[in-house]
Amino acid sequence: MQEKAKIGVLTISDRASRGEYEDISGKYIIDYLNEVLTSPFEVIYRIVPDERDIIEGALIHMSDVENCCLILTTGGTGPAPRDVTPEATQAVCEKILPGFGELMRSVSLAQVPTAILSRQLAGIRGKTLIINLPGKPQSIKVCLDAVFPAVPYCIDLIGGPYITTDEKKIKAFRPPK
Ligand SMILES: Nc1ncnc2c1ncn2[C@@H]1O[C@H](COP(=O)(O)OP(=O)(O)OP(=O)(O)O)[C@@H](O)[C@H]1O
Ligand SMILES: Nc1nc2c(c(=O)[nH]1)N[C@H]1C(S)=C(S)[C@@H](COP(=O)(O)O)O[C@H]1N2
Repeated sequence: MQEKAKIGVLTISDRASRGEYEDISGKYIIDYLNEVLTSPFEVIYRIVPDERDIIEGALIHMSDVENCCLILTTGGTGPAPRDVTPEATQAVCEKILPGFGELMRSVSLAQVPTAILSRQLAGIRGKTLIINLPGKPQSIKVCLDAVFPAVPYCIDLIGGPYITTDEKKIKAFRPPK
């Protein structure tokens, strides 16, 4: 039987964590995964405030304890004083993959000039690929559509489960052997 992938969805938002508004972004990411992935997976979902130590703790737990092969964060990537998601991500990762942030900012910039305000990044902790997405619900699809073709192969390279996608939605690219 195919190994079930564990995927972390981490919403980072002061107000959504206090219940002041509904976490649309985290729900959207889960819907996106259900639409696009054809291999079995399980979502580990958590919502935390914009506090660096809490974010780091959640990322470490999802990676080291839950063994997630992929963690998608949303929120806290901007320039405001409480936006610390990239710092927390950088602190827990052994390697940064700058291409992810570059591509996500570039596709977002075609939609909104303030896309350059997002400091979103991606990196590797152990056998986990961590990708930061902006907090705005409408930013998630454009960012995920851009980078997702490279995600399954990246997970192969770090020793994770073999992930497949619905090719009509996302055409995952694996270089020929
Ligand atoms: N999880 C979410 N669900 C719905 N909307 C969100 C979510 N996170 C962010 N947003 C929206 O995107 C905007 C920018 O996101 P950002 O992460 O900078 O949040 P923020 O303004 O710091 O607010 P907070 O951390 O208090 O939620 C927010 O002001 C909010 O309108
Ligand atoms: N695709 C897309 N990217 C986007 C945006 C957007 O509306 N769409 N908003 C930008 C804005 S206004 C900010 S401040 C940054 C950071 O957002 P965050 O703090 O919610 O993560 O993401 C940017 N990236």
